[in-house]
Amino acid sequence: MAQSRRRRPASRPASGGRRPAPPRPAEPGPVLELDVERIAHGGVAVAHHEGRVVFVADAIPGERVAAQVVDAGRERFWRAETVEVLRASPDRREHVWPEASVDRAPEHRVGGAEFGHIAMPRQRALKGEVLHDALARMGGVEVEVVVEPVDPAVAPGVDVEAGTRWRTRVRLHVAADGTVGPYAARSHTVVPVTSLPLAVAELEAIAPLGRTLEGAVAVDLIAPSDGDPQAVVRSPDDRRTARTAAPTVVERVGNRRFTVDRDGFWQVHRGAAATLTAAVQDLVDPDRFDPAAENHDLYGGVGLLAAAVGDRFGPSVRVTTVEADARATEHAGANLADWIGARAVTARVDRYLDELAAAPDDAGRGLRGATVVLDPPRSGAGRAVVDRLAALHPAQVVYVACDPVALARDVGLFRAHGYELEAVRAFDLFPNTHHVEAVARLAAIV
Ligand SMILES: C[S@@+](CC[C@H](N)C(=O)[O-])C[C@H]1O[C@@H](n2cnc3c(N)ncnc32)[C@H](O)[C@@H]1O
Repeated sequence: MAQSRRRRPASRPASGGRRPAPPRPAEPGPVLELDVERIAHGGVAVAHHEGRVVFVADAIPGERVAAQVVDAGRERFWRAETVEVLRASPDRREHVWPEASVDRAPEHRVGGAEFGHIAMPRQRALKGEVLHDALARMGGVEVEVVVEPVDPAVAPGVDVEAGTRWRTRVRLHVAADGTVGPYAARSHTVVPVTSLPLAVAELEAIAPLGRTLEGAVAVDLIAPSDGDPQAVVRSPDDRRTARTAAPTVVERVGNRRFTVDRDGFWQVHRGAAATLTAAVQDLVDPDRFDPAAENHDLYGGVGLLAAAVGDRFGPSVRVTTVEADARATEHAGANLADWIGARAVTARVDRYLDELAAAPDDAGRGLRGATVVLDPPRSGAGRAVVDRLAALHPAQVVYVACDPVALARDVGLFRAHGYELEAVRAFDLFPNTHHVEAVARLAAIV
């Protein structure tokens, strides 16, 4: 059982990265004994102290912990970090990443594995609770969500039981003295590490751990499913090469191959692309699907989810991907060449929808009868996009979301436009972190 020592004020290693580290208190705050009640969005747990909410890191609901206050600057809540586990949850386990363990002083614990001390079934249960609470509070819907582990069959090399060896993209930072490592949790302090257990094995093998890289600011590690792993050292004046000359990699999903810029967006978990492909294919309601309608994949990247729709409904399906990054759109055009009805457009989604609303199409029906896949960045689609999209009356929207609160907010917005949340599934695409991916179907109620 991982127990910790009380935090001692310690000198901190030099800060690295491009932005200054968020401030830590000059003087250590008080250590409180807290009964941890429930999980909150963002991977922290909720406790109370003298009537005030305290958000506690590295604790599990049901535990009693000693936690040091690190932010007492707000009236309504404080922030604290567990420094000793006084009564451990039966779900507490040795951290999968020793350098993130509660045994270390908080300022030396690496970030990015904030659930690594929790048994996997409980991690997924906590993520399900966060989704449920967000959908109830902001979306106005009561729905139990079971967070599903990734099927090992689509994630070769991943240890699904332990939640390790899944990351195909990793950024390490380089401190001013050349030290290489991830940032400490809630800080921009570089922590040297001896292992990268969440990374796929081939990335850990090439990572410059223990080395000094003076003059660099970061190292990006990329492991495409088709081709060799790469380590790209970034220097401060590393302007992106002209985008037309950007290097590319190839990703395989089932029998399909997708070309993507090496530095462009691709789903990070080794099994994520296949998992989301299957989930989108499952959640599109075939009774509402019209292959001849103006179907769309908004925030389409290099065309992964448009291909999922095309593979489900056949090569003549009409589907348009819309993506802000011109290089990604270029790749989407080539990646979707098998579908005669596929089109790839470079545009911001909100502006694209404005243009669609302004330009009468042949049938004068906007997106009526269409299926729209929506896979926005973490901040979600937001009111600007949801209002515009709903005004075009698609028959169904399959929303892929990596932030439960942004999803819940947007579900609430869609519901105000007459759409109902009909189905939602969730997947553990970020094991040992608090992140979770959800795929939801919203349908126009008649
Ligand atoms: C979560 S990724 C999804 C990509 C793709 N669906 C996939 O699974 O590979 C979000 C994509 O939205 C793009 N994006 C971000 N903001 C955008 C905007 N306002 N309009 C269009 N695309 C945007 C990003 O470049 C990125 O490719």
